[in-house]
Amino acid sequence: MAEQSKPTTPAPPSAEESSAVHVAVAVIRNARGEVLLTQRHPDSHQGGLWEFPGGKIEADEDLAGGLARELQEELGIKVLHHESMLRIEHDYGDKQVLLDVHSVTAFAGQPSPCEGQPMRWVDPSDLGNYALPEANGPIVRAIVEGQP
Ligand SMILES: Nc1nc2c([nH]c(=O)n2[C@@H]2O[C@H](COP(=O)(O)OP(=O)(O)OP(=O)(O)O)[C@@H](O)[C@H]2O)c(=O)[nH]1
Ligand SMILES: [Mg+2]
Repeated sequence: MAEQSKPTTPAPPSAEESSAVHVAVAVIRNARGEVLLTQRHPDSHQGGLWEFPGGKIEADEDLAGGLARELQEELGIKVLHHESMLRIEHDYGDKQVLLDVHSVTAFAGQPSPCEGQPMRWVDPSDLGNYALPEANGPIVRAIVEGQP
């Protein structure tokens, strides 16, 4: 059977090419296997929700640089080793984000809430009791399924 010719549509721009905000997101675990959550400031985007620490990667930074700076600023720790877990593109309507999620497998210092943000170590089985941004579903699933 002859193949029907299909109209060609240009590929959508990748998140890097689009206006998505590139965000470094950290999954940090302690020796008990709990993960670190902080609460977003009420006045911020997705305010009041619990999140994984991190933030926007600046124009002059790469992922590793942005991740290290954000975790130093927010938690006072020095990242020693990190591994990519997953990337999530999400459109909130008012804002498009590309979450570059990394597992921080080694760090120096004790995480503390340097910006006065509420902070909790949470057992993976309790993550469902915290209100997280909509984009975070796949991160929670990866943690609960035990992805490193
Ligand atoms: N850090 C973090 N951001 C997240 C998560 N999930 C999620 O949708 N985001 C979104 O990603 C963006 C991160 O920006 P941010 O406000 O944390 O950036 P930042 O730390 O550089 O803040 P600042 O610009 O106020 O200094 C926000 O739009 C936020 O809603 C998450 O788990 N952690
Ligand atoms: Mg932040």
